[in-house]
Amino acid sequence: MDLKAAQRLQPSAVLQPQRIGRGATICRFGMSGQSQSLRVFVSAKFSSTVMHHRRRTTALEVSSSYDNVSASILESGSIHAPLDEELILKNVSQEIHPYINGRCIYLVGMMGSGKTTVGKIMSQVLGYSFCDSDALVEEEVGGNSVADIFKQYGETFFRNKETEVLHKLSLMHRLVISTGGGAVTRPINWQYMHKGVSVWLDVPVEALAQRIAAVGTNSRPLLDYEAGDPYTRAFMRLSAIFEERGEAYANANARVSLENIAIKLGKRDVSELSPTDIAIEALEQIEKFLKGEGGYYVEC
Ligand SMILES: Nc1ncnc2c1ncn2[C@@H]1O[C@H](COP(=O)(O)OP(=O)(O)O)[C@@H](O)[C@H]1O
Ligand SMILES: O=C(O)C1=C[C@@H](OP(=O)(O)O)[C@@H](O)[C@H](O)C1
Repeated sequence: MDLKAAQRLQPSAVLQPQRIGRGATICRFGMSGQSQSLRVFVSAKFSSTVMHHRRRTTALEVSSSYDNVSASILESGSIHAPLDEELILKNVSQEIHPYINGRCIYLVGMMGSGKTTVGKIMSQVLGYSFCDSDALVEEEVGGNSVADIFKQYGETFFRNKETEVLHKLSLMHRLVISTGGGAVTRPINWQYMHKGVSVWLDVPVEALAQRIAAVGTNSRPLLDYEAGDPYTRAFMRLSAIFEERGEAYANANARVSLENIAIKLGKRDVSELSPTDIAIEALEQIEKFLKGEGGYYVEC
């Protein structure tokens, strides 16, 4: 939104505020027949907010409660970039600290769903360490890559090692763990993962195939043996795998649907979402779960 458009905003132009977490609210603004989606970060004292839209911020005044947000621009002359997504991320992470209490976070999801990319952001903001279960399996097997382990020892050997690693991790605290895409297929692994909080990154198969086609299939043995162009190959194989595993991913305590985030943020499709957008949603879904609003938690 440009400066002129911002100046035209009136409090009455704020439509349907949709709370997306304690610290952030999405407001849809109607202007000249257009609907604009803004993320509004409300400060603790409710006295000022940061309005975020397309990597720009401006100060807003919130004149009413969360349930009836009405905003007016305080500093219409000074829209300053860049957007403080970091602020939103920090705020949301602070919210969950008293509830998560050092428990590990297990990210589950298909190959390429962003467990590593998003997990690193989450660990940083939570003050947790990041850990990749594939990398731990590789270490256990003397530094061989996952692709080599599959080739030399077979998938069952890899799965046994993966279970051992998850067992060890279940005894630890303050970790964000990127699990291998197939970790969800063994019930015993869920026993370990339920010691912490599990989050499913639910990404449409088309987006997964695009990401994987871009980086190649060499490091992902389950995708690396069919003919055809890289996108089609990845798409066909990922569709078949997702068909088998969809229900297993749904065992996670919280689900992060990229399609839902895109709708919420008014993006055209999931490819417009940044890893930070996804990390924010993941933390909000964890908070929701921990507060007992969704899923279940088994105290261990
Ligand atoms: N939100 C995103 N938008 C675009 N590309 C992404 C996003 N998240 C991850 N990627 C890319 O997709 C690929 C797979 O991501 P990664 O985090 O390694 O997934 P996983 O650990 O689930 O296999 C990487 O090349 C990464 O840069
Ligand atoms: O989906 C799977 O079965 C696998 C996913 C991979 O991890 P990423 O999801 O990190 O790529 C790795 O564990 C192995 O290649 C098997």
